[in-house]
Amino acid sequence: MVTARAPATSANLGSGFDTFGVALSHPADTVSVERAAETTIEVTGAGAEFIPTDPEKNVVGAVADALEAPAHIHIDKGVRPSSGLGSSAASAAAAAVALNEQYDRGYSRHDLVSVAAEGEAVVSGEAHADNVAPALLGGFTIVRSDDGATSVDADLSLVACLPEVVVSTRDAREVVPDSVSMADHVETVGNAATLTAGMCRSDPELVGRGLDDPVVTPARAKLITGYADVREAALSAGATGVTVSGAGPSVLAVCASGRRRGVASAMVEGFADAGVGARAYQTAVGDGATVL
Ligand SMILES: Nc1ncnc2c1ncn2[C@@H]1O[C@H](COP(=O)(O)OP(=O)(O)O)[C@@H](O)[C@H]1O
Ligand SMILES: N[C@@H](CCOP(=O)(O)O)C(=O)O
Repeated sequence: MVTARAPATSANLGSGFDTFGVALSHPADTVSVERAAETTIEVTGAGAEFIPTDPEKNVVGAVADALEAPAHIHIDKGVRPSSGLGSSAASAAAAAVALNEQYDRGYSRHDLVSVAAEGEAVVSGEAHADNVAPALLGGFTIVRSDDGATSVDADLSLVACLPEVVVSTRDAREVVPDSVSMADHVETVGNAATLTAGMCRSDPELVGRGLDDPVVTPARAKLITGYADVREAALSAGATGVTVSGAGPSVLAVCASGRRRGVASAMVEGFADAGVGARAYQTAVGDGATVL
């Protein structure tokens, strides 16, 4: 049996829609695999009751197919599904790493990005890699459709606040505008470049500024009850920037080290004021998937 861990991830980071992602130090999924004649799946942990065990419908089934590696697969969920924290990607990345090891396939972590993205296609209808890339490679990642992923290590404190509401990635993609104005394009490029420079320097001020996004985030924020108040509360408590994590409903804040506790409390209180229960992860940019 081989067991692997893969972290939660936060995609988009505001200005990098479908392009940027970051691995979180926690929470994470743990996946154990054992060779078998055909693939079977068992799921335990956070939100397990909402996750299909049919290999045709679970992301790890597609990963086992892509690697031609049938197995009994046990997924222990640390990342709640439909959280905006790359729940399906965490399972796909951990399964890819565990099956690669179990079947001695010899693929690198970079090779496994497209394999794990096949799993994502089961959920969202397209093989997007902006969650599986950081889940496999760790750090801050940039994906482009035609040339894989680039990763940069960064040392940065984060708070991911998960409210007790569900926003499916599929639904949140429907509110994304079809086109952008030139003014919004110019602003977005400036923000994305600022964020990238901030990640290379592990600078929370630059990264916080680069999270701003005039296009996708305002449309998606409307799906998250309390978003505006939670954002204001996090900024008042010392966050350097706030945005929707992935497709939501989680909200991501960047802060200087030492400010996480206050920012986390402010965000949970902000959701409470809007009548929504929430929990906050005091986390950081973390490592990619590992065999345990
Ligand atoms: N192994 C898995 N882990 C989590 N969700 C899964 C898995 N396999 C299939 N799914 C389905 O994927 C959907 C959640 O994926 P997604 O919306 O991408 O979540 P997140 O926003 O956390 O990334 C749910 O409908 C869930 O049933
Ligand atoms: N780029 C995708 C990312 C979805 O992330 P998730 O964690 O919500 O699945 C999008 O924004 O649709």
